[in-house]
Amino acid sequence: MNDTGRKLKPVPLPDAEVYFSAHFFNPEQSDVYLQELLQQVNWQQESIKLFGKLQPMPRLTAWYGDKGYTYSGLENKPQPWLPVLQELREQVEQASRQQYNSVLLNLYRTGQDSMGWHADNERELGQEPSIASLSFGGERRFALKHRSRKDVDALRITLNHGSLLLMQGPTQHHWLHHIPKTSKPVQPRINLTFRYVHG
Ligand SMILES: O=C(O)CCC(=O)C(=O)O
Ligand SMILES: [Fe+2]
Repeated sequence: MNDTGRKLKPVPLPDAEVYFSAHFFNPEQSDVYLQELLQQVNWQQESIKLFGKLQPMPRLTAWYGDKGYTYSGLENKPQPWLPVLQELREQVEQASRQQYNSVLLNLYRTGQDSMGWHADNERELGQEPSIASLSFGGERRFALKHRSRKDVDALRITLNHGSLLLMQGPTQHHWLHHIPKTSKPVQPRINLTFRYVHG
């Protein structure tokens, strides 16, 4: 893959700093990463409290890194980095010129798996976190909506096999994002969000 194909391009959005590369990895490299991650990651079915009731999360998750971190009210104990995750981290660090000490992985098994509207604004991530998000497998829609400005349109991006999305600067202050369910038949999708957790 040549450098232009891998380049992160700015996504013009007010009150945000977002970059996207649709072909950060080529399809062949992406197929290999998808299989390795499906097989090697210690996928967990976690629960979340919704309206006072424990519910299974609508996706499988895993957390690797150097430090513990609270996510969706859950204390996550990180597992030590796998070689494949180290390799991905290095490439994402180079492209984004940022450093990450943890990665949260999500496995969306079917179109019925999803992630609700949220911002990645936990205190441990610091004031203006840089979040680098890699996608492998089935394509899913990702949407961003401004928290307060009704005059600003929501943004929808297809996160395809081998793509990299970078959110940083004030993005988490002003915008929410989610992965909606889809009734279309889709292949399983793996997402990795690299973060820097301050201890
Ligand atoms: O699956 C995605 O692309 C979104 C993941 C996400 O927003 C998160 O893990 O915080
Ligand atoms: Fe997120």
